[in-house]
Amino acid sequence: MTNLLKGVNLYLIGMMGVGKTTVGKLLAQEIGYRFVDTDEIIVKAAGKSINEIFTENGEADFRQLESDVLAQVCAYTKLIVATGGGIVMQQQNWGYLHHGLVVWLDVPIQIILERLAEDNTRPLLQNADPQGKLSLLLEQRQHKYSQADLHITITATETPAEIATRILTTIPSILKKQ
Ligand SMILES: Nc1ncnc2c1ncn2[C@@H]1O[C@H](COP(=O)(O)OP(=O)(O)OP(=O)(O)O)[C@@H](O)[C@H]1O
Ligand SMILES: O=C(O)C1=C[C@@H](O)[C@@H](O)[C@H](O)C1
Ligand SMILES: [Mg+2]
Repeated sequence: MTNLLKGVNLYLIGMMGVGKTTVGKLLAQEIGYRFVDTDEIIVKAAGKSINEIFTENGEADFRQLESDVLAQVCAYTKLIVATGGGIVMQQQNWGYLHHGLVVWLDVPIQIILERLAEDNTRPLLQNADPQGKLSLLLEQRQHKYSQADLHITITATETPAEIATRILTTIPSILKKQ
């Protein structure tokens, strides 16, 4: 696989909670790439949590930091990059994402809600109607996510390891198409 990819980065996109960070770490181990997470880099650089950035600086600042981080990350090769769920909404970010292969992890909203029920680290879900918010965000984002090179639809019972394996076995077919 590493030979086939020739160092090209993989960018994982999709809604919050679909498993970009979890599956990304496994993919990196599997193919000997480095793992990076744009959310983690932003948190380290800002010295505060994503919730704090949203509250104190606002979402627009977060989106600017996200684009800056993506631009820097793209200078490297042999990376698995877990991105933030909203990275697809800035058109300029696609110029960077398309430096590599873009993989959309697609999980039904009901499963995302169950996974994140006890998790208060996603500022956009800290409201009275997280299900409504997720549905709205997905409606706004779906056509952007669908620009990915690879669309992985994930079922409720599929483990992160199984998803990683499925991605790796499907990649050769999309490389042939390109
Ligand atoms: N296939 C899976 N099956 C069960 N739980 C999972 C699976 N993938 C991820 N999870 C769990 O779902 C939660 C969210 O996963 P993760 O943080 O990897 O999502 P993410 O896509 O990186 O989200 P964000 O965009 O907010 O960073 C975590 O608690 C993780 O352990
Ligand atoms: O879907 C989103 O807009 C977000 C997802 C997370 O990865 C973080 O980037 C942040 O919580 C925003
Ligand atoms: Mg993540």
